[in-house]
Amino acid sequence: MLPNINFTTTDAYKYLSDHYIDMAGATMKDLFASDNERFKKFSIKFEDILLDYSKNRINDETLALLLQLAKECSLNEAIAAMFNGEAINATEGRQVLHTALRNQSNTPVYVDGKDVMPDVNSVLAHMKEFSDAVISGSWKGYTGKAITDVVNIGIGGSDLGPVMVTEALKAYKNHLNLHFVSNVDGTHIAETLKGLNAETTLFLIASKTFTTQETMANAHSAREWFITSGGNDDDVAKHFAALSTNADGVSKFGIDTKNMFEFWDWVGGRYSLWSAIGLSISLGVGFDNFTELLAGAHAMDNHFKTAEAHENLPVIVALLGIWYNNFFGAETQAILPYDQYMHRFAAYFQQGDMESNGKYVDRNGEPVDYSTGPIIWGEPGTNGQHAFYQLIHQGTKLIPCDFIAPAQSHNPLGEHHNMLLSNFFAQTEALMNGKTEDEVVAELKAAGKSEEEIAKLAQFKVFEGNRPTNSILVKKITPRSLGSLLAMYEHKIFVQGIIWNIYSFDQWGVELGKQLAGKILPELKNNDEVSSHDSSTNGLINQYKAWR
Ligand SMILES: O=P(O)(O)OC[C@H]1O[C@@](O)(CO)[C@@H](O)[C@@H]1O
Repeated sequence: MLPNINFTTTDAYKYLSDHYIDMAGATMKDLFASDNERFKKFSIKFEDILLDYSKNRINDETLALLLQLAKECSLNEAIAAMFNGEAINATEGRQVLHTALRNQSNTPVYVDGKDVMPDVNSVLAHMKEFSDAVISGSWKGYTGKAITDVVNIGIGGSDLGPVMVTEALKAYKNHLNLHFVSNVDGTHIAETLKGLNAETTLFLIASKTFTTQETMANAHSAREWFITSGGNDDDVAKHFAALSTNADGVSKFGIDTKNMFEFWDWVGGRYSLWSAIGLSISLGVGFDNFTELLAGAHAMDNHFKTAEAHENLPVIVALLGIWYNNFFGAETQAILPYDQYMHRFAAYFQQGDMESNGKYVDRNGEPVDYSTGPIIWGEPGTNGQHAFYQLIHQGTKLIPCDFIAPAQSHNPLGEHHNMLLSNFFAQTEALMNGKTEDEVVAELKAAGKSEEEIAKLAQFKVFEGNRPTNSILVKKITPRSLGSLLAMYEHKIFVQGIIWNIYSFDQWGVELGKQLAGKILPELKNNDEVSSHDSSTNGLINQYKAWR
């Protein structure tokens, strides 16, 4: 079982609380000035990924205490429990084994006494066979034509991962046109189907449970479109595949279970891109590149399992997040990829992180009295610089930022990449050093400003600095390096959940909204006035009925 320790009762926590008072007054500028080895000391290289965490409000003592915190929270035992297939998703009585999906070492992984690797490999073989057939054109539609368009219908973990990875790996894309439909808003599927040809379109119905309202609604609409566009029931098998754990649900929908790519309850939805849910990735970039993605994650898994905590990327990134979240009161974490292909990277971890650690009850079922999961947000650089960096630089909130950039671009065009990377380097430097009043005044004088103008303007142009960032420099965003990066963040989430003593792998918080929507939907099917809710909900529903 998982350890059950309230981290605020540990010695490390007490020492960190005292240490915070020291560090709150320290500046990174001074810390750098007093230690020429700072970059070397506070950076870690893993394959073609460099994590530079030296621009953080830490010193040797901080790091030692954070590592002590992890130790006192029995992190290593928790890591072993996950990889050994213990049912650490306790409220659902399930194991957490997305790592088995990429376990290319093929060491046995036991669930209820059975090694699951043969099943994992069998699904991967099916994914390869299917991907090769569709990509090569040997898979034909009902009029004998090859598939040109693939529509993945899913939401949450059955959408965000495939979207993010296929976008991040667009440089590896083949001729297939990928489309993703997730929202139950009719616009999403209507806009997607415009211009598609039923003869050459393949639908992937991606749903772990095969009961999700949005996905089922979109799947039925897709099927209706297929039939009204010329297909018939006998042709569905050539144009619909299912990615699910629910064979009954798939069969009831009318998809041949021969076209079903299964995965299992020990794979959480937000951790499922490595499973059959990744079929759209395999179709879009080819199975070999999908295999490389798995390989990168597997390498990070082995690193996470074996590296000493002080050299362990997920552990370090997790502990730094705890430092700001629980000692500096930071409520959010920004993820800022300086790579346009990675424009959905932060969005992916909004579910990954916030659905895992957005919990207020600890593993004893008691409300916590400390902050847990951060709000994850972010946009690619340099666009964010023209949107929200004002607040990051000069706002009243402390926002720890992860800056990510590739040293090599897939599109080396003139000076573009040097310009992009100059901003990547400059932003973390600016956030750390800031700009003093003396520097501002000197600049304004050099610009010929009068004493009066300087007096009026200077304060607005001062930058406090001392704003923490991690810099993650990747040699190139490849399937392998992306896989490692994703796994690093997955394990960061795991580590933080262990320290916060919460269950990171259930998601009861998504149920109430669905329940209430299920009650309201029947009320919307007529024009009768409703009065069964509070006055706001009644008022809104009745106005909707009046206007629609
Ligand atoms: O894959 P499925 O079962 O359709 O679930 C989709 C998404 O819905 C949830 O909100 C759970 O209900 C996410 O956790 C999940 O990824």
